[in-house]
Amino acid sequence: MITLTSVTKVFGAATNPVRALDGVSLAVDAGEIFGVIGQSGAGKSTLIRTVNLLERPDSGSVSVADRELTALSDRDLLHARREIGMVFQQFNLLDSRTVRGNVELALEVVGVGRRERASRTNEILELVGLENKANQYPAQLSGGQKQRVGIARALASRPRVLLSDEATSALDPETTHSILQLLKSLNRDLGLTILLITHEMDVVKSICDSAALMSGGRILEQGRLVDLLAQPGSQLARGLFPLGELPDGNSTVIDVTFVGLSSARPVVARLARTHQLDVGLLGAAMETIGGAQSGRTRLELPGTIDAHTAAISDLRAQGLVVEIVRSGR
Ligand SMILES: Nc1ncnc2c1ncn2[C@@H]1O[C@H](COP(=O)(O)OP(=O)(O)OP(=O)(O)O)[C@@H](O)[C@H]1O
Repeated sequence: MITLTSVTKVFGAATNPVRALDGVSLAVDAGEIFGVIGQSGAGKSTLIRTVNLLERPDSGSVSVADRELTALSDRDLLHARREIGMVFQQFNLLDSRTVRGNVELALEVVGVGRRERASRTNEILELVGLENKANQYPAQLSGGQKQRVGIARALASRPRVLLSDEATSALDPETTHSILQLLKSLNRDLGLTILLITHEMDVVKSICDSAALMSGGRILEQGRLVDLLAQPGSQLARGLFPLGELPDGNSTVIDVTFVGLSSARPVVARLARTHQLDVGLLGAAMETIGGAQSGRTRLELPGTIDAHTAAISDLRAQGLVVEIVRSGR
């Protein structure tokens, strides 16, 4: 649904250029929620703004819903942008307009008639749970309600894609949760494809199907969360399941990741029994990630890694992902 190919964007003077996007390629499937995560300055905002060409790339191409936006004339681009809604961290509402007025504005600018505007706005306000707030002004709303107006406005032109630029960063944890759940239900009920940027792993964990990790204008990793969890060495997978620091010592330490049904199996007990091992449990986490029940366990095994090749092969044969965090001495 969204494809970025080798997109580059450089800011600043030629003497001191900032490569905000450095050959970024990204593929977001129709109907999924895709999260781009990275630290401040990684290039996330620039990336999301190139998807609707608020920011025009210096090179590379951007396609949304099978149309290459980078090849369109300005007039055709205006039309194509109706397929793409966007929500912002600071809501960007007009204070002088009511909730209804803010949502209707998005329809006025694309020439939708008065009656159609009113009926569509009623429909959308109900969808975001604001039917009772239609005549209030932004100053009378909480942060979460303001973001619901922002989402309603973004949905007014019935887009197929929603871009979310840190939509929950200005909200408290409880409100964040309710807005994320709203995005999830819009994704499910309307088949809306959502591309969001965030600096919080919890946002990725709670609603995303896929994710990309950005740093220094580049994508370091991307994919479906269930696939990343099964990929040894994945930084995203480590972020989804932080297991803390390694203990001191000379023991062997392994991380065992379970994706899907295998998580229910008594892996540790079986390992201890079959291989007569004194297994130490250093950490464990269990989550539903990307729609699958997943877990990661950090185990400490006595002695060197060479003593455990049979046990590790056995775990891998069961479909578990084993990563050797430290080879004992
Ligand atoms: N209009 C601009 N002019 C000059 N430099 C810019 C501009 N926009 C972004 N940059 C620079 O590009 C780099 C990427 O910025 P960007 O805002 O995309 O990162 P980000 O990951 O969204 O960060 P944050 O989470 O802090 O918003 C940064 O070094 C930033 O200073």
